[in-house]
Amino acid sequence: MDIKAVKLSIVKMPLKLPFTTHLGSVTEREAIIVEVEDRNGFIGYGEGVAFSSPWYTEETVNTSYHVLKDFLIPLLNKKGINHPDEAYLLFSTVRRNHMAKAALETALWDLQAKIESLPLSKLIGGTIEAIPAGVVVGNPDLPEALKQIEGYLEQGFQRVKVKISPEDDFQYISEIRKQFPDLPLMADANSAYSLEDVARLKALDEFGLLMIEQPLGYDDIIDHAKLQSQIETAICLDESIVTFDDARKAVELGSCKVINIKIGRVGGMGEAKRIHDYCVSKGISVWAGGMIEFGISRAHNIALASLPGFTIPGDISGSDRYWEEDIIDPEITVHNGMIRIPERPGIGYELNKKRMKEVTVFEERFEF
Ligand SMILES: O=C(O)CCC(=O)c1ccccc1C(=O)O
Ligand SMILES: [Mg+2]
Repeated sequence: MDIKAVKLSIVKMPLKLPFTTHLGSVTEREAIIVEVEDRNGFIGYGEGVAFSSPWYTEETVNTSYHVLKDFLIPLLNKKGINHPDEAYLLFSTVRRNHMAKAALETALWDLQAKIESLPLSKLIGGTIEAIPAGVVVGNPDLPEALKQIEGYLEQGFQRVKVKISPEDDFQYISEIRKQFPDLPLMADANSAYSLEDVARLKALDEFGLLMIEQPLGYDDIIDHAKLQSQIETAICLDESIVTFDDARKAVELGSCKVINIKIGRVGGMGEAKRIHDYCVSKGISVWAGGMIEFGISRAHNIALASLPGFTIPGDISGSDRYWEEDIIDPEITVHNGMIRIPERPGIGYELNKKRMKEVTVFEERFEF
């Protein structure tokens, strides 16, 4: 790959509605947009999905920026690569910092797809043409959450995920179930429980949830295996799976029956694909997670979700789920509960220059 320059832009936008978990509320989103330009004028886009504060993972917008600027971009400049497949190994001299790595690596994948004039979904081996859209309700106020769910179902969403914690679980889920008895419903705990809560979690079995996501420690796979053997509901791991080996060990231990794959959390599209391939070979279901992201990351998620193992609707909604106006053109839209995989080269979405100007708070360009 003959790279000419990398540009980083920090963008900032308020959410339409606050998004709340037991760990706090997100009301405004900052992210890093990466543009990698080659000497033929092709530009690949990536998005750094770390949050402004380290509540979900240890990375933040500022640590990602530092790692990109001072380590990853200089590594890429100095050593170069022939294909984005080589980026994970190139970046392996930097420990973890997966969201920073994924921001740059995904831009390289988009660039490669544009060089080959292929949709990114096809370049990575995608076979699915349209993916079912799922949505997350992050609202602890039950009447409001019920109203939100009703609205999303009218829009055709095929699966709803709600956030739970020991303060808001049995009653909350029970009311939702009462109003929507057939709804494909799941709950995400973001590590709000411990093994002392086995009875509380077992009590949720009666609601027929599709799965319960990350009930225990964010870095645990041992206790999750103990929990899975005591509850009916399938456990899905999110936070605990940050590498291919984490996925392998969790599957070997029986810590989960499902894995939520997030490109940023696992350090890139290449690693996300490896985890997908492994899970398919082991009969473990996967789906694409979300990070309250802008359109660039959302577009990468859509390409990933075109792989054949993504059989469950993920946390992939349209641009208008969180944003008055997204930074991409066209915006991502949901029709009859489905999102079509674009047939245009690369991720299939352009940066909306006008919107980028409005929401960019800082930018810097690195010439190679
Ligand atoms: O709609 C979305 O992007 C997502 C959802 C979501 O649940 C989430 C959002 C931010 C950080 C972590 C999580 C999660 O899956 O745990
Ligand atoms: Mg989660």
